[in-house]
Amino acid sequence: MESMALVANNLWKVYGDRTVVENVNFTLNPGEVLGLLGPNGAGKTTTLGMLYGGVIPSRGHVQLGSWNVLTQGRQARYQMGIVTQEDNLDQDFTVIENLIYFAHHYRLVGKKALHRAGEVLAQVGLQDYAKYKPDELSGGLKRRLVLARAIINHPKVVFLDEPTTGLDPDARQEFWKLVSQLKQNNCGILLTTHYMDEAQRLCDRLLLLQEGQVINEGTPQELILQIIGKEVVEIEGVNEAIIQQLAKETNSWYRAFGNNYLLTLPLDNPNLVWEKIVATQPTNLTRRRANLEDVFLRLTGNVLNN
Ligand SMILES: Nc1ncnc2c1ncn2[C@@H]1O[C@H](COP(=O)(O)OP(=O)(O)OP(=O)(O)O)[C@@H](O)[C@H]1O
Repeated sequence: MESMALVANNLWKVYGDRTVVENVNFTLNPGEVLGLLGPNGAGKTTTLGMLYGGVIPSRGHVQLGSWNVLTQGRQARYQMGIVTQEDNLDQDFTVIENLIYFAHHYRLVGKKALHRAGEVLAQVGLQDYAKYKPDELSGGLKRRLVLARAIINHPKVVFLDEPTTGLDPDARQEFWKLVSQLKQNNCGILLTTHYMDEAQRLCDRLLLLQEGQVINEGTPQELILQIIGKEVVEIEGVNEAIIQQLAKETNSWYRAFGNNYLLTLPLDNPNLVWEKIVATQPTNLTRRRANLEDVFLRLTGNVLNN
């Protein structure tokens, strides 16, 4: 597959007097999976929309290979596959008809459209469902159909906006395999997700967005080591005031956990004093490897903290 980089250059989006995306810059290379992470409302979907041409930037531009996405949108979209949060499948058509109909957008008609529809169905493992209606498919199979539709034009870049939300663990893993196959075929993939395990597993690189700005970027492992360290201690306790005090003193974070409170403390913390941990009278103590969820919680402050 011919390779093509996607370049976001100084992207801004302003609605009225609200700036929802501010000066986003990056390059997505062929065969790379780039994750956009951030809390609700951080600007992930808006950024994705500007990248594929669904949202007009207030400032900046997006380049896909030699195409400017804003001014040469039609040519650029020929090289893209888009999986939005909504399925928007045609419920009156069967699975194969949905694909054939979509192939027409790329001037694939007749036998060529049928052939390509069969290929992508096999690629996503839906060949036995060709004559089903979308509503007869499970959530996981529907998502696979949406992906099949998105890759019917052999895209160089695929946009996946929260592609596995609502899927059970098996269906998510099946979807991840398909994403890995696209990556192996040198496709660049831009992914938004709220699942940190998904981001850690699939993404080569991450951009962390908060209030429209990129607050950090790197590989999952780089971000974990840089922001948290190798390991954390989790301290579960019933007394919120004591847990909160320790969180403040150690610049760590805690959240409600059932009827208890769970404080997460990086292990290489200079303020880590075991006597203070013992003083919290923990109901449970766990030492574990740091992960991306720790990074997310620490950076976004999306917790009951301070
Ligand atoms: N058409 C619009 N008009 C006005 N404000 C908008 C519009 N679209 C998005 N916004 C606002 O922009 C901000 C970013 O929204 P966006 O959907 O990009 O966030 P997100 O990170 O994708 O959130 P989520 O994780 O909930 O999907 C939000 O505050 C949202 O309300």
